[in-house]
Amino acid sequence: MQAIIEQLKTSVANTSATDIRAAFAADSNRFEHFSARFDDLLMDYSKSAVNKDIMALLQSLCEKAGVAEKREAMFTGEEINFTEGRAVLHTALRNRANTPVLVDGKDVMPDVNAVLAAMSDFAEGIRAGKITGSTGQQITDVVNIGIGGSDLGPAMATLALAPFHDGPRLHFVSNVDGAHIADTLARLEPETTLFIVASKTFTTIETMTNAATARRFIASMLGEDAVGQHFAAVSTALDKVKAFGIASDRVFGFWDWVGGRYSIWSAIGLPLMIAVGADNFAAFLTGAHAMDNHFRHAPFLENLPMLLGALGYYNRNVLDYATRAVLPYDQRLSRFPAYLQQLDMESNGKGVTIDGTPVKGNSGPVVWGEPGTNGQHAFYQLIHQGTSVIPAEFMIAAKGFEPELRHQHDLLIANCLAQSAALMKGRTLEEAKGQLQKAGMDAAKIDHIAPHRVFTGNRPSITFVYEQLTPFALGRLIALYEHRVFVEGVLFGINSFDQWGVELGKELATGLLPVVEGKAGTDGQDASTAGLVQVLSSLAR
Ligand SMILES: O=P(O)(O)OC[C@H]1O[C@H](O)[C@H](O)[C@@H](O)[C@@H]1O
Repeated sequence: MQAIIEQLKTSVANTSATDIRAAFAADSNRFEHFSARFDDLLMDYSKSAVNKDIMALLQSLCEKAGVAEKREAMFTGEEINFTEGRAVLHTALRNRANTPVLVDGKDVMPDVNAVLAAMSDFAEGIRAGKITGSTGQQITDVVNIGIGGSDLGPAMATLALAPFHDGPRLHFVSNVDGAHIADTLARLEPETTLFIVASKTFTTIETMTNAATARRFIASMLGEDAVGQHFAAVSTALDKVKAFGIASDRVFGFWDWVGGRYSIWSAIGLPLMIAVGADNFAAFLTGAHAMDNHFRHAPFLENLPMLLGALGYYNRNVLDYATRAVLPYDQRLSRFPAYLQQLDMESNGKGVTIDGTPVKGNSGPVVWGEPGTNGQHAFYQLIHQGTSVIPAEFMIAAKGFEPELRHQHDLLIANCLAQSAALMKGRTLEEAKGQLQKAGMDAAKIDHIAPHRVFTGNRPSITFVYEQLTPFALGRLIALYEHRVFVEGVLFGINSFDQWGVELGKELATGLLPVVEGKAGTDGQDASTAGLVQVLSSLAR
């Protein structure tokens, strides 16, 4: 692999690959040569710093790294998350073909289908008003209490699918900051509210604390006996759910082979299903399944997750770009960057390879972003003219759900396309001077001002286009990014499916609580932590 990486670096150094503008000038068919399509989903990577040789090297790199073999190992239930001794089978949750998927010799599909059926019954019961609160009133508001993978997926997807949302209102409480649940409860009537406690482990302190607060809310307003009818739970730890006191017919399980950040397809998707209905949820799964098949079978140059992963790796480890911006021109995808931050950074933010040695070069980049056009009026300045190159990933639907506002959608499209064109083309000093001359500025002032109006250009981007953000399209898009993270993880040589990096802070927080509460002294704490505790406690008095 190292030899191919060196070849890639030499290729970048000795060719004009990073002169994307020149590449467009030299090849009028560059769009055809460097774009790929899966049904209505188009990926245009012609504005990336690649040429045919580099794409061929990236293909060789994926072959050498064994991406295809490792992909099959994932799909067929091998224990690829070896540090936790687990298979990685979120793809089984959306296996609409229902072909057997074996874990330790047992087909998981009957269990997957049984939970889906139970979720559908419950979700449709709530939606139809057949399953009510303790006073017999219809549930109008559902509060999902969860954090990380037990929050970001359903929260992001519910917002994304707003045009399909015809069930009860949804609320998401995640933060242990009491402000989050207090502000949410202030708007709710206990009689018509259902809480879903969502936690893979059912031990996460934020979720357990918020769940206890919600329980007190119901018990104090409606009485202890009412609690059962206002709670449901989603977890892999069914014994712990039982101890919390939620009746078994309101508990929806999943399995340890589903990573938290890959769990939107499992019972963690229950709030989404309540919002949009079982049929739309099924379409969401079907979209992801379509992408799974595409990823599994399409050849490299037609394979969107392969291309996206290979380009992500190339940007990070060959061109050394430290971050990437995800810029959906789709207001309903406004939480997609946050969702991808967990998916990508918790998966590929690792420093050690599978064999325990330090990662050579870099692992995953910082992922960040906001929807367009908002970002244009905030941070795009730095993407256009800052000293760091930030590869951007744009996404835009051909049509919105507001035909009467077609003009606004056209403006959205024009802005999206203009941004990637501006990043690629830039503006030379000569062009800047020419513009100022035309505007009638005198020569001395032009020399002074023009450099500030120069854009280097050659800033890479990828643009995704899809017909419309339907449940199917959303499922497909999320699965695309999941598999991209997988491809990059294989190229980095890491285990993308554990998350030991979140442990240390949790351990220290547990140890610090008695110190913060004044039940233990600050002895043994570092000077900064001890000083901060003292200031906070004196300010709180
Ligand atoms: O679903 P839970 O077990 O409550 O976990 C919630 C989240 O917390 C952890 O700290 C992990 O880093 C995340 O991957 C997980 O999604």
